[in-house]
Amino acid sequence: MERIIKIGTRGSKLALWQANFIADKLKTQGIQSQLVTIETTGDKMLHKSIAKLGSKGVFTEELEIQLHSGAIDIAVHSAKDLQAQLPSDLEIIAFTEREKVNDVLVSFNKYFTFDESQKVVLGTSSTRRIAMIRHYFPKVKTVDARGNLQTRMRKMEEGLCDALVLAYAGVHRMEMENYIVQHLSTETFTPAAGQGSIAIEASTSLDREVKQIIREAINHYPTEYQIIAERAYLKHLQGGCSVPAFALAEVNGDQLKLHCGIISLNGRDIIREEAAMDKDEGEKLGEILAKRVLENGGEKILNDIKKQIG
Ligand SMILES: NCc1[nH]cc(CCC(=O)O)c1CC(=O)O
Repeated sequence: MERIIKIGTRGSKLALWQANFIADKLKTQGIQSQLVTIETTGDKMLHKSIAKLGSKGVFTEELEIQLHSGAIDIAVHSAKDLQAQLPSDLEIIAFTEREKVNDVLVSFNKYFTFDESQKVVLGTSSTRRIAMIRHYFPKVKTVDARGNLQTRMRKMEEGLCDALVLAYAGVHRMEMENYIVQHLSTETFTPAAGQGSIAIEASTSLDREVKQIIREAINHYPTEYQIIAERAYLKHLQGGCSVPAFALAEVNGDQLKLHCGIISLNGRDIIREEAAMDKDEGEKLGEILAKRVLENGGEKILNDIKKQIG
């Protein structure tokens, strides 16, 4: 292909790593590309907590404006940062193969052991992680650690907290695995929808052939099946990005199993649902489980959250 694909990305180290990863994948298929770095609202407001920023897509809005204008051909995002409901003229055209999806504890103290009877302070800014810590480790204190990975590590070094709770995927991409002191189980700390994969967003008007070539170079089908179900769940929950919802799907042969739920901000109430369907029925599976979660107490949790954040 002659055309040079313009890849829109945020400017953080992790975002650039992800964009370069995509550029490399395109290159191995003979596709030339060029990075276009774009600052997003989320980047400009690093001092505000995400929960208070509230708006969906604080990290994605500016990239989407550039997709609309045609200044970029594709936008690269962490799949979990992409709001569940995309504008109708934008779509996800590929998901990269997912890495380990779990959360980890990262610390400068090699001997850090996580024992809930200890006085431990964990840094995180995700409402899901804070709520899960309150639920599973009620004695553990949490502190807000906003910013990119490097900023969070620096805050920890300055004494903000004993350990950080982070997605394995980001830690791995930033080559900070040395600092991982514990992997958290996905059965308790079930990850956010899309965690561990990189999503490619494009305008629905992007040339079909170009879209197909990009898709062939990048898309990992089992990951796509999983994340379609996870994101369908999120969409039908209508929660927005600051809601402590979680979803993790698994593909076994032709079967797609989705485990998902929601937890109250104080960690007291947690609702989990699980079901399986044919692997290409992820949309339906996510929708059915969202209904079930809402009926079984999720609706009340969501309303309480809206009151608290609103
Ligand atoms: N919310 C920020 C964010 N978005 C994606 C990742 C990590 C990479 C991934 O999950 O794919 C992170 C950092 C984190 O949650 O620790």
